[in-house]
Amino acid sequence: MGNLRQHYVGMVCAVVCGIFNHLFTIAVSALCAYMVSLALEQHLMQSWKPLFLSLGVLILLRVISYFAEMWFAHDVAFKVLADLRILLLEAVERVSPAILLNRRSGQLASTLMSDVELLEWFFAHSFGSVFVAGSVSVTLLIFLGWLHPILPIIMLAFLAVLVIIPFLMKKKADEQGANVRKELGDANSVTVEGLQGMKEILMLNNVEAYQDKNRRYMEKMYVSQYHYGRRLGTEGALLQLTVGLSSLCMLGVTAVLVFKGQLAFTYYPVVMMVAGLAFNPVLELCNTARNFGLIFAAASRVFQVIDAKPLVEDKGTPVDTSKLESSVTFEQVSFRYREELEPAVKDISFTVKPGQRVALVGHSGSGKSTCVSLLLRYWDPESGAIRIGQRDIRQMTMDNLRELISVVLQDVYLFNVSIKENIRLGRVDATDEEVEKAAKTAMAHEFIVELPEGYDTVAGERGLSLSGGQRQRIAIARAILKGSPILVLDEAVSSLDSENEAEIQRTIERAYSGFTTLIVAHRISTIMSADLLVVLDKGCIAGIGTHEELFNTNKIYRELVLPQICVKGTEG
Ligand SMILES: Nc1ncnc2c1ncn2[C@@H]1O[C@H](COP(=O)(O)OP(=O)(O)OP(=O)(O)O)[C@@H](O)[C@H]1O
Repeated sequence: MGNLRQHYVGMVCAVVCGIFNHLFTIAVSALCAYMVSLALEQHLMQSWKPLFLSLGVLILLRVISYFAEMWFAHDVAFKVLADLRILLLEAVERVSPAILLNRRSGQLASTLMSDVELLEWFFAHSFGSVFVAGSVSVTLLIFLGWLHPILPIIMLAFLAVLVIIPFLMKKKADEQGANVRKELGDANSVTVEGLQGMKEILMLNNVEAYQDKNRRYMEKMYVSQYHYGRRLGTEGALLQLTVGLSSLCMLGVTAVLVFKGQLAFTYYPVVMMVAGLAFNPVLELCNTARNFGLIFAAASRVFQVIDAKPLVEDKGTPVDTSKLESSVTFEQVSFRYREELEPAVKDISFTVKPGQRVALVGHSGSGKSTCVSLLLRYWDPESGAIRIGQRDIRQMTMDNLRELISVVLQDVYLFNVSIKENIRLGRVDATDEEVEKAAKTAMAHEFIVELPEGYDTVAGERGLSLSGGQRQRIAIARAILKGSPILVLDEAVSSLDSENEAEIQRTIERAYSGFTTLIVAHRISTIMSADLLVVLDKGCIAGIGTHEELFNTNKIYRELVLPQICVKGTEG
């Protein structure tokens, strides 16, 4: 909340202007009513000049205070909104990628967008309403008391009923609000998933099933909103009934006071006007209270993300990475994703010497990607240690670690900026020449210059306008530009055809000869070109050696590569 404190002055200004706005609005109406009374009694002509002048001044002040209230309230609200978005993204960055793996992206998008949007409404229109309602009501009660002591007592009774109604319904409002936000988040998730996976849905001819699922979620969202709306309607009707009864009561009581000569007739319309308008700020407050369920649910989701504890702490001391030997050592590493789960890797020990190419191989689910995630510190091991050089990676900063390792993943994300800028993400201060050189080494230059605007061509959202192989070459160019001594390839060549694959393989070998490389490998060609293979089975090491050694001695390895060797043989 630290960032929000700096907006207190703006918030106070918005509240003060809001109080004046309401008071001037009521004063204008009350003065008009007073002047009508005077006219009815034929007394207006005697004092029309100061009265019209006062009315003019009050109207002007009302306009100014209205403008100031809107300006301050929205200024604060939009600044708070921007701050919250920044805080949210910082929080997501801090706890990523674990948070992204464990939460549905639609839920997260919903929190980042619509929950925050709802808080804007709270800060712009609702936050100050408690103070405004309180101050305006007290002022008007004093004014009515000055006219006759019975009037504020009646008003107070109805004001109390008005305030109590939303509080009586608060529990339900909270439950329904939380439910609406949850169902909205779920519905958003299904929509986002549908958009992201549309290709798969179409390919698998799964459109109907997906639409059924979508309909089910929309129906659930509708039902939660329907119940919410129904309660809102009931509450609104009760509030209006209270206001109506209060007007009737004030009308009758004031008439009696005038009839008995305890109040001048001139004040009759004034009292009615003030009594009617006095409810407005309180009604605004009640409206806010009616939506507290939604607001609190949205705020709680926003702060759940902002306050989320990172799974790994960046508490190491900075090191001079250029002085570290670029070896990677896993020392009896064990890890489980959650306490109740079996370990994903158990007692893993192996070393990638500087300049060596080591491939992790194993059946699906054997723990290869987990080893990479641990090296990148998405999570920390439960026991054991991972070292670069002699240094435990937990004893260096995340910045150090990211400086030391380049990663080329199977699914390459390209930002919606030019190809040049996409490559430059590897090193933001790289010159155009360096970008081009990296692209040439990654064998991306040829296809880039053939694009409509060459290096300035915009890659398109999620890089849809480029093929899988082209996207991977750009990722390799990024990694080359980054120049880290350690390269992690997570099945980086799997989406390429064999010709492309062989070419990229050679590129990587050339560009990264002398670099320490850890590869998560499935393909026989990748596996065979590695200096050392680490065979994983059910999270444990089943063998370490070269292809030849393992092929002759390791049953699991033979099972793994034999089908591919046979296919290659048939192709050959
Ligand atoms: N985020 C996660 N939460 C819980 N369990 C997970 C998570 N990610 C992986 N696992 C589990 O950990 C084990 C190892 O998974 P991992 O992804 O490391 O295997 P892999 O060898 O890389 O598989 P593949 O070749 O299919 O990618 C599997 O049992 C998997 O189900």
